[in-house]
Formats: sequence, structure tokens, C-alpha cells
Amino acid sequence: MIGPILCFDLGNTRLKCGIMQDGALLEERFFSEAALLAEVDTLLAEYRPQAAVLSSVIEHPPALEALLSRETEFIRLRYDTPLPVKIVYEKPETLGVDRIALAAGAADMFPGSHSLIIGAGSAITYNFVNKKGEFMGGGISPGIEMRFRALHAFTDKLPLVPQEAHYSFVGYNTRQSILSGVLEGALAEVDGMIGSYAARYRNFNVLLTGGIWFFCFPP
Ligand SMILES: Nc1ncnc2c1ncn2[C@@H]1O[C@H](COP(=O)(O)OP(=O)(O)O)[C@@H](O)[C@H]1O
Ligand SMILES: CC(C)(COP(=O)(O)O)[C@@H](O)C(=O)NCCC(=O)O
Repeated sequence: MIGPILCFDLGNTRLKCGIMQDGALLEERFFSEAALLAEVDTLLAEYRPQAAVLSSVIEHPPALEALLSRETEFIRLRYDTPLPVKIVYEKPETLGVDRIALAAGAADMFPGSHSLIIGAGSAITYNFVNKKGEFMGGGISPGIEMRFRALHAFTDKLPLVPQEAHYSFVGYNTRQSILSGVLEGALAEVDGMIGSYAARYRNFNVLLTGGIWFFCFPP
């Protein structure tokens, strides 16, 4: 039996950790920015994990790595960490490690086939691993929250609209138009991107992940 492994994913919106046991996800925890170290300390005391892996695309406190190194077999995910994918991006060291984690997961789950992994978080990333196990790159576009905020930030008249599952497809006022434009627009983008990959590659897996719940439960 392999003891618990903590898999940290520090993204631009949410700080989170999957607690893995024997290859299965036991639990997911979220942390606050202000009390990250204290909350991780509590998690370590609770699970006494054998190992911890950190994927971070933010400027996290260096004390976090010191804490994890002291208490666990610690791996900070990097572009040169041994993984089941070969990175063929122009400058692998500039690639988001969260994207590397997605590519490595897909290559492990589906060896020998092409995979498009869509990471729907602060940004929406498109990540393509070919059947030779090469992570080629993909695309980065604004996430849903970013789109709502951008409309407000870069105009004089548009309000900041909170996300909502129920809206009119044909927006009949400003708020409804923003909801429809952002949400239906993002859905159409994802559909269109999958179609564009399909026009170039045959037979690939599509994996969708990330915090944007709307993609899993569209109206
Ligand atoms: N409870 C929530 N708190 C914050 N964001 C949420 C929540 N539920 C859904 N979201 C959506 O998920 C996105 C964050 O997804 P996540 O994959 O955690 O991003 P990241 O890895 O970039 O931090 C937000 O931008 C928002 O659109
Ligand atoms: C594209 C990202 C901002 C996505 O971050 P997230 O939405 O997961 O917070 C992150 O993967 C990143 O900082 N990438 C570096 C640039 C690149 O991947 O080429």
C-alpha cells in the first residue's frame, strides 16, 4: 500500500490539494491565501503523508516548500521532472507546470493515443499530447471570471456581472447580454477548438478539467 500523497495545485484563483491514496482521490482541500502555511500544517498533521508534489503557477511563499521538504518526500513539479511525456514546447521552462501535470496525467491514462486536455480555470488552456507521448503545447485564452472582469474593467458602462447558471440565450438587457456573451461564447470557443483539433488530428481523447463548473453543467 502506498501512503497518502498530497498533490498541491496552486493556481491563479484557487489554492488546492488532492489527497491521493493508492492512485485514487480521497479528498480535495482548498486553502486561503492568508493562512496557507497554517492550513497545510494542519493537513500534514491529519494525514501524515508519505510524499507531496507541488504544482504552482504563482509566487507562493518559499516557506511552503521548506515545510513540505521537512515533513514529506517532496517533489516540486518542474519542466525537467521525469514524467511520461516528452515536452517539445519551444522553451519548456516557460510552460505552466499545471499544464505539464495535465499532459502527464493524460499520457499516463491514454498511452499511444492523442489527447487534448482542456484546463478550465483562471485561464482556459488547451494542451495537446500526441500518440508518441510528446506534449506539443496548445493554446491559452481568458477564463470565464477574467472575461466578466475584463468587460467591466475595459469599458465605462458595463457592470461587473456575477456568474449565474440561468440566463437568456438572447440577452434582453445588459446583464443578460453579458451572461450570454461570456458563457455561450466560452462554450462555443471550447466546441470550436475541439472541432479545429479534429480537423487536424484523427481519433483523440478530450479531457476536460478545472474549476469552471459551467462547462460541466451548461443550461
Ligand atoms: N467556489 C469557487 N471559487 C472560485 N472559483 C470558482 C468557484 N467555483 C467555480 N469557480 C470557477 O473556477 C475558476 C477557478 O478554477 P481553478 O481550476 O481552480 O483555477 P486555477 O487553477 O487557475 O486557480 C474561477 O475562475 C471560476 O470561474
Ligand atoms: C496559462 C496559465 C496562466 C494557466 O494558469 P491557471 O489558469 O491554471 O491559474 C499557467 O499555465 C501559466 O502561467 N503558464 C505559463 C505560460 C505557458 O504555459 O506557456
